[in-house]
Amino acid sequence: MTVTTPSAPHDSQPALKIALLGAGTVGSQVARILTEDAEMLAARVGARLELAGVFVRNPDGRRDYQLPRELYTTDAEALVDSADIVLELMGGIEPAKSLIERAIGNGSAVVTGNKALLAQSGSELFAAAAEAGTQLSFEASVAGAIPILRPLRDSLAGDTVTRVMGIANGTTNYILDQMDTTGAAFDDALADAQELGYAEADPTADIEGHDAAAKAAILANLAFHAPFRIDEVYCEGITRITAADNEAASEAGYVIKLLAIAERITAGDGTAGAVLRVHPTLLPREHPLAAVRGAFNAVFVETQNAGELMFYGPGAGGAPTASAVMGDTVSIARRLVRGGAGRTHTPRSVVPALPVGEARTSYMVVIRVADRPGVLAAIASAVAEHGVSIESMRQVPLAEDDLVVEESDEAYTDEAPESLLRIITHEAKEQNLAATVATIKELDVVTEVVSVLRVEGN
Ligand SMILES: NC(=O)C1=CN([C@@H]2O[C@H](COP(=O)(O)OP(=O)(O)OC[C@H]3O[C@@H](n4cnc5c(N)ncnc54)[C@H](O)[C@@H]3O)[C@@H](O)[C@H]2O)C=CC1
Ligand SMILES: N[C@@H](CC=O)C(=O)O
Ligand code: NA
Repeated sequence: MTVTTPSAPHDSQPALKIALLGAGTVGSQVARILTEDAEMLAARVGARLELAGVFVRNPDGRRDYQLPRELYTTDAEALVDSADIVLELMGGIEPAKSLIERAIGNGSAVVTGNKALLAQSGSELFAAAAEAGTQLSFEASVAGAIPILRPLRDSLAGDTVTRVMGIANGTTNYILDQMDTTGAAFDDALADAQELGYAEADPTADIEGHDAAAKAAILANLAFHAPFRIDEVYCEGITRITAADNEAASEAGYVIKLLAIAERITAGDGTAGAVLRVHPTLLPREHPLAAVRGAFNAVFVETQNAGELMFYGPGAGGAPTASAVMGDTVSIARRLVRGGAGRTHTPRSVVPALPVGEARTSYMVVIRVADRPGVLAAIASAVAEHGVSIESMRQVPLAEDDLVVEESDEAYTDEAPESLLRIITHEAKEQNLAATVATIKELDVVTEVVSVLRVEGN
């Protein structure tokens, strides 16, 4: 590290050189803060944070926050080599990974918001940073502005975290909230989320749950002090959620949220480990997570001694995420100025990732059935066969729109009436529920299993 003495005569403080890789939604806001809050930052750090350059594809492009033209460069390697602290805000795996490795190899500190990269190659990068005696900080990578990784790593270091459950993706929470409260169409709500800067460059990562899965792996990594990768996270996105699901949830007193859950469990064979899962989940309307609106995030943490903690705040967007990036940057810069060893996350435990079939939760199963005597008994026995027990079962008539229309265009007649059966189960093992659904599908009184949604917080 070089704390350089400034060449400009009016600058009396030493300076740390900052390389910014990427000037999109988040990078532009980081550039703004570094420029507009330069004095405040210098006072807090004890050195100026000098923007050495910004790596972009097109130096002449327009950006949310415009810097002098000479600061933009297409030579990422030279920029990285010139910096004390590298802020990687491009996203994606390459060239982000190689540039981070290069920075670490140079002994520079790195701040990133790149959860996709960390959930794939975090162990490798943390090990490289530890080896080089430098820091790799990533608070922005999970739940945007919310300080959640530092509390897990530091504040709760003397406790045992048993479960982390949260809304960790702003885009999907925004979409689900819009669908639930305004009846917005999925595509319109997604377009708004993109416009507002919440979505990933390819929003498939958001709506298919991959972004939340990456965050679940990172959260588990810090909570359980053990390495987890994205491919160990069971993942279902929100693309199959329909207006009918929202209606059924609402009628039953629930709201649908995409949750990321990491929990310690003991499997049927006695193996202690963790299950990591991301899926749309029904939450009772009065549950605190049900009240998390728009692109806000919230993370519940359950520990042996502290009990239950909840972290809440803006989970996406340029300025909120830039706040987390700047928090990491100032913290690193202070250390560079004042000395002392930098700490990089080094997971030391071994906590095996267990299959999702071992997870236990409740379920809401909506089934379309023939409306005739014996149906309820047939369903109840199929459920009991797999050791699942029913908390409530409600039969609702099919809405007009749902009536089957024959080719002759005549509405479904009274001779073969159907209804919807909405079952809420008690907590059951995921694999038993899957077997139950398979059996139910085979019953001749069942026309269709319309939806199966997990329920938390009952
Ligand atoms: N937008 C948000 O709310 C949040 C984003 N993040 C993460 O922060 C990072 C940046 O996100 P955004 O600013 O939203 O993305 P963005 O897509 O708005 O900005 C990324 C910028 O990097 C540039 N870039 C990407 N690859 C490049 C390459 N090979 N060469 C040159 N330039 C390249 C793009 O042209 C773009 O200007 C991502 O890792 C994202 O997952 C994390 C938390 C919240
Ligand atoms: N696309 C992400 C951005 C923040 O991590 C989200 O929607 O949460
Ligand atoms: Na955060």
